[in-house]
Amino acid sequence: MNTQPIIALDFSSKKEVFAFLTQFNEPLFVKVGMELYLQEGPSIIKEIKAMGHAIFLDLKLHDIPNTVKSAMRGLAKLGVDLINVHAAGGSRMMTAALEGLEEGTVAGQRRPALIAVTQLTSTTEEQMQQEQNIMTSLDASVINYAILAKNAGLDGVVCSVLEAHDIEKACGKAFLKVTPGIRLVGGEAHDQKRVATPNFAKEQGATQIVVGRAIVQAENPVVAYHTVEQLWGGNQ
Ligand SMILES: O=C(O)c1cc(=O)[nH]c(=O)n1[C@@H]1O[C@H](COP(=O)(O)O)[C@@H](O)[C@H]1O
Repeated sequence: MNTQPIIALDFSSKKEVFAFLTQFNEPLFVKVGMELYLQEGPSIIKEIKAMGHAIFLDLKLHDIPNTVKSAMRGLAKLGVDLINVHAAGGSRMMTAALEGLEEGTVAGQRRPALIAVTQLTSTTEEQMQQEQNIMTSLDASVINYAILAKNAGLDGVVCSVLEAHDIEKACGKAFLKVTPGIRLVGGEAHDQKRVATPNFAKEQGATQIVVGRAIVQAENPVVAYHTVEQLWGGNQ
């Protein structure tokens, strides 16, 4: 799997996306999330792919197994590199997602890697306990979801940098640990709660980092991207 920093294209229109991407002269790894996908639909994926960029399609599917399987069968045809579900949907849902992707992947193409969101990086332990009524530590909940995802045959999880090391111990080095909530030193956390720097992500064994506002809203996004890239340095 590509280890370039994944840039979150959290924009609401194609126009903004292309204005952003044309600043770069190199192939990137970008994330299309629900804001952009729900506005622009599948054509945005085709257009970004045609520009030569790798794509993480972040739709965080979470529904009954049959619905997720059918949705994944259709999404597989887009030929993205990475896609996700919520681990809270359960192991049967995760297995169904994998089956849908396998069925829908076009012959000769590689199946998108499938990862499961554990606890969102905007969640605190207190909030998890009070609102989700999960009475373990946040770390234990994340590890539980990671093991569930691994046993369902998934390729990895989305987690914060703070849990990456324990997931590596429980699920191995090859299991993907895709970590959002990345900030440069002194950067504003915004709505994120479990944040870390790119260099700390590397130290903790994250396999990919997802960076949105620290690059997209920087005065010079290209400079910010290269700063992040240098601090991160990849992990494989
Ligand atoms: O699945 C994700 O990508 C995701 C999971 C998670 O737990 N936390 C999280 O922030 N994300 C996504 O990662 C990006 C982080 O954006 P910034 O906080 O601006 O860097 C957003 O597009 C989120 O949707």
